[in-house]
Amino acid sequence: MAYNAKIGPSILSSDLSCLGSECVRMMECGADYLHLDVMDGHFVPNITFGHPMVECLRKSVGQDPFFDMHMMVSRPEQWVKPMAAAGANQYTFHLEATTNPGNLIKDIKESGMKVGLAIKPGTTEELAPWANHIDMALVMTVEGFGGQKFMEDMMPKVSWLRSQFPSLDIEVDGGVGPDTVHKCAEAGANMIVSGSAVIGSDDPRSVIALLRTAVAEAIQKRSLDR
Ligand SMILES: O=C(CO)[C@H](O)[C@H](O)COP(=O)(O)O
Ligand SMILES: [Fe+2]
Repeated sequence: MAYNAKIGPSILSSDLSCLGSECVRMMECGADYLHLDVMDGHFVPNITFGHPMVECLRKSVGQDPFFDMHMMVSRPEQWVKPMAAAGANQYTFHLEATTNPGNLIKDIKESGMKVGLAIKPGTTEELAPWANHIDMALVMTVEGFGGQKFMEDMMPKVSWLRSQFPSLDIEVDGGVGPDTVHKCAEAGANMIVSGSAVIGSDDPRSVIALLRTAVAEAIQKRSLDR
């Protein structure tokens, strides 16, 4: 069991006029990484930001914070090099957005980034053939934008992936917070994205600690059950 509990606030839920200081605040509150949502208004209905913003954020926060780029974009191939140059650490693309995941995985690795592979709620076992070639699988627990209700019916997908790929980093994203994290942790997710529940809280440090404890306890229980 090679994976750890990691908590990544989705900074889309923060005051976007202060993104740099919000990123620093999240890291100071104990975040393990930062989850940056890129939406192009085509693959999903909303528009957020692209690599110029990531480049500015990297300059503002320094080299340390790990940027997990959640690329909710059509044609993810076109942003690999710009995102790597801007300072992204992991490029998480959607399986639904490409016809050639193998080539894209290769390009991301050659650009020096880690590879994340995301699936929308309607996609299931299509991820499996790629699981041994990626660093992380992202199981979406909402459809398309922030602040929505957690889809508990995605948990069998997480459990199945965990049973098949015991060492893989598995991330969940969408509607995850103190009320829903236990279900994700028990299913086998170890990387927790949380936007509104962390950033909207008066005490983000405590929420991050609670999320991490829930996941760490589930990991420990799974290792004892083996
Ligand atoms: O990818 C996303 C939406 O598609 C966001 O990362 C996600 O929604 C996080 O926000 P919240 O925890 O508030 O749901
Ligand atoms: Fe996301």
